[in-house]
Amino acid sequence: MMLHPELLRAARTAPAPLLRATALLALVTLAHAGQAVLLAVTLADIARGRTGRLPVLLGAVGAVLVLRAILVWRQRVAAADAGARIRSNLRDELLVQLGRLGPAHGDATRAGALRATVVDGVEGVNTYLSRYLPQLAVVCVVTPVLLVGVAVVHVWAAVVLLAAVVAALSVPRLWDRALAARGKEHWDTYEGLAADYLESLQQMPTLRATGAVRRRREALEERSRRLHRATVAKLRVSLVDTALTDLAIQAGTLGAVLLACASATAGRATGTGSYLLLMLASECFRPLRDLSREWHAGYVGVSAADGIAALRTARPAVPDTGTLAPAWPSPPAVVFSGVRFAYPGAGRPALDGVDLECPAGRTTALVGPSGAGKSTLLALLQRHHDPDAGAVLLDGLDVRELSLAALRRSIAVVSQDVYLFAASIADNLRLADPGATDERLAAACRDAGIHDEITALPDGYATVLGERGATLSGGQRQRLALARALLCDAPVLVLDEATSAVDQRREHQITEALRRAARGRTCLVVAHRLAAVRHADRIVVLDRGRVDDVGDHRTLAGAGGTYAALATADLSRRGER
Ligand SMILES: Nc1ncnc2c1ncn2[C@@H]1O[C@H](COP(=O)(O)OP(=O)(O)OP(=O)(O)O)[C@@H](O)[C@H]1O
Repeated sequence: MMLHPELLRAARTAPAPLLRATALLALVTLAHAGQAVLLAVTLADIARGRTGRLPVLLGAVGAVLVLRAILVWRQRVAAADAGARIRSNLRDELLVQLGRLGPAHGDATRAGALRATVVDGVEGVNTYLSRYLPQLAVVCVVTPVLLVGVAVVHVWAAVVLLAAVVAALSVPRLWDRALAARGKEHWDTYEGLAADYLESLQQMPTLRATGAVRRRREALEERSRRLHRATVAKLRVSLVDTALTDLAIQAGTLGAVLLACASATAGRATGTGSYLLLMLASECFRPLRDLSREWHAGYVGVSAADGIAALRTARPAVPDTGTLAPAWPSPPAVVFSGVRFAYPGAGRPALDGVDLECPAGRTTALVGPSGAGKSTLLALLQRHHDPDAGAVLLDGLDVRELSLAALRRSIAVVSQDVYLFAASIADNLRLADPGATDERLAAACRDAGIHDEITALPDGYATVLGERGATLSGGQRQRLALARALLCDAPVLVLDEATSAVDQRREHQITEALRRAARGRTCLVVAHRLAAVRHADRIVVLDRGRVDDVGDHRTLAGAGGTYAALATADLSRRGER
């Protein structure tokens, strides 16, 4: 009977449906008790050979049966309704929080584990709250009423039953700590396995290419066995719990039966009294038996509660304390001023005093060897992290002064890994602007150089893509992502390695598309291949977290520094292809 604070908090998001489900459950329990009383009276009459009231009594039993069936049906509907509300409230809250936490949280948490928390964990919370919690309330409220009913018939029997109820509720609590530890172990193992499976399924091509499918399968089997062991370990403890509850119930019932028999033999009780005692003793324990059953179903919710609480209360990498939401009548200049930043736990700073201006309405290209800090610079502009020192400014405004929503509206991004959903091309594009007309979609796709290829498809813009856009080529995916970014209509456009997955002909197409897209925007482009950034107004060479040089292609190539070395490497790579 654990009342986890996180679960009670979730309960408070749908109090009315939960109360309705609880009230109906109490009525169902009382209907059981009413039926027991009627049956006791009927049996006593039959035993005494009095048949006069029998039709009325049997009619009443039938009526209670029908009434209870209706109540059970309404109760199930109410509980399902309460569960659905709690589920959707909690999932909404967690999804909003995931959006708030931003990509930095995603880097540190495995997608499969998150999925397990948000899907299976929330499902467990639903069962706990919509079934276990109402049952617990009924035990606390209705069982005492039934005990009072028993006390009217036989005080000592009520005392014995009370002792049994208290024992059934409290003795298993001695195992709570062990159960909590096992439950946590079970949930952690489950999350780990869920994450392993998701990664294995998503990365099947990599596993095949590296010949690691069998090894991976064996590792997953071992993980499954570990989950099985954790499940059995948890069950062993929670079955002790059930056994103790059952023992207390059996002992209580037996005690009450013995007392009823003793009273009957001693002639102290009426026949009706004895029957009532026998029937009600059993009814006193019905809510407890049901509670024990619901406990097993709802326990996943308790196990997952810590993970849900941790996710819900996790602090975003950057606080959303800015309030400005500028309208940007013209594209803003982007300035990095004395920016220093080290990833948490990293020894060396990724950016070590970067001063850099990306002029308004122009394209600035960032180049540099792998690990130079190019992507980190873009991440700071988007506030995935805040710099440890220095500031990132948009037209002189520190990005921290803007609300995160306003900042996101100001910057459109085509990132290294383009993500397309298993939906139509039009739906994928409209992620950026749900109200965009077909004409706007076509205009953005023309600018991104993909319109003609889309219209050449049999279903055109209605073509449904495979998962992650699997039915498109790498270059098509990138140009579609570019079109999507253009639909955001943000004054700042950020492109990270937009040409990495394409051949030279496509690269030329994309370069052209970028030139078109960059018009009227402040554009920051990171590219490995220098061909893609040759045309840039300014090329910034980064090396080991610092600005090494700034200029245009001609001056930098002539200067013989890092850029010239990169250009030579680029040329020889092209020669190899
Ligand atoms: N999430 C992270 N956690 C810790 N260190 C990181 C993280 N991301 C990047 N780094 C480190 O920060 C430094 C800069 O990385 P960054 O990704 O910005 O380089 P880059 O210039 O974009 O490289 P590439 O061209 O290979 O993408 C590298 O030393 C890298 O190892």
